[in-house]
Amino acid sequence: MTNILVLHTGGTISMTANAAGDVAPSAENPLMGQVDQLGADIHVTAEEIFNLPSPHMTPELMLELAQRIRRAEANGVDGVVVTHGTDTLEETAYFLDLTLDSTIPVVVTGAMRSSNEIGSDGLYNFITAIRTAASPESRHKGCLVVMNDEIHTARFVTKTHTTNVATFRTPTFGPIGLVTKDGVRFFQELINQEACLIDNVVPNVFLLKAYAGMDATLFDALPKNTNGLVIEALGAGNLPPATLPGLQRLLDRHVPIVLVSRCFNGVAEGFYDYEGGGVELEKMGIIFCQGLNGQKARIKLIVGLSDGKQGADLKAYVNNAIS
Ligand SMILES: NC(=O)C[C@H](N)C(=O)O
Repeated sequence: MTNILVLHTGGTISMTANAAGDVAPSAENPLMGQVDQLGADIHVTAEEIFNLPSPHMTPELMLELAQRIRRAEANGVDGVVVTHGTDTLEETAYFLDLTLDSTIPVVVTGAMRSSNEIGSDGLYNFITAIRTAASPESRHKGCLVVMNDEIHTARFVTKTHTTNVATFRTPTFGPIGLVTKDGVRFFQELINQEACLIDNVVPNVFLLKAYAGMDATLFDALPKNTNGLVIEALGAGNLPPATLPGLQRLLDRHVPIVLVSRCFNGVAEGFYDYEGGGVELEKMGIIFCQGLNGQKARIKLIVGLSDGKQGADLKAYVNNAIS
């Protein structure tokens, strides 16, 4: 018997639409008890840890979820499925990926259509996520995201479409597996990373996106208690020259600044040697983070800071998406 713990956190997967088509949280989660299509060898226990639209999710709640999963693993469950709203699903999944040292499968899923809409994908994704969590093949793979028959790493998956059920994609690298009619199949190996078993989350870590003509206004407006900043920079990792004085003022205050690209594909690297180019930004002490998008780099910076990392340690931790 394989014991799977389901932790419902809310999102469209647990919502219903009214006659006007407006979607809102339901009093009772429509997925509770919906496990008839699984074989007798999978036993599911479900718990509603939160019932929130995912824009209401916070790093503090992500930590609560991680701690619940740690307790469940210590108590002997064989796998965990988290149902979650899709808007911030990638952030929670990546937070779990960074803060759990689980050997059991931890699978996050959600839905783009609510439970009573035509073509609802909630029950289907839920069942495939349970099948993935129950598969021995899914062990030692960190946190996985299962949507629309695809298995993605929490590390690189992102929501790419506002409404389409095929919204979750992994730019640059692709999904690592598929859920087929016959089973759960992996086609790529995952590189393991360090787990930070944090018990607090550092607040006031911000994310800003660069644009043509950007100056120092937003950087100077950051509050005194800023603990970290992630910038989605231009192209390979460059910023407009007028941002530089504001960035330098933050660095002088010892605020760690992490840079990713606002491009959907590729990695940020400092090789343009002009004013505001990546070469200068790296020399200033800005940390380049390769392969993560802005929202995930922010989660990584929060976890690194919450783990007490500073200076060269923090740089090494954030620099490489696979470390
Ligand atoms: N599809 C969804 O789950 C979107 C919803 N707004 C949420 O993230 O809670």
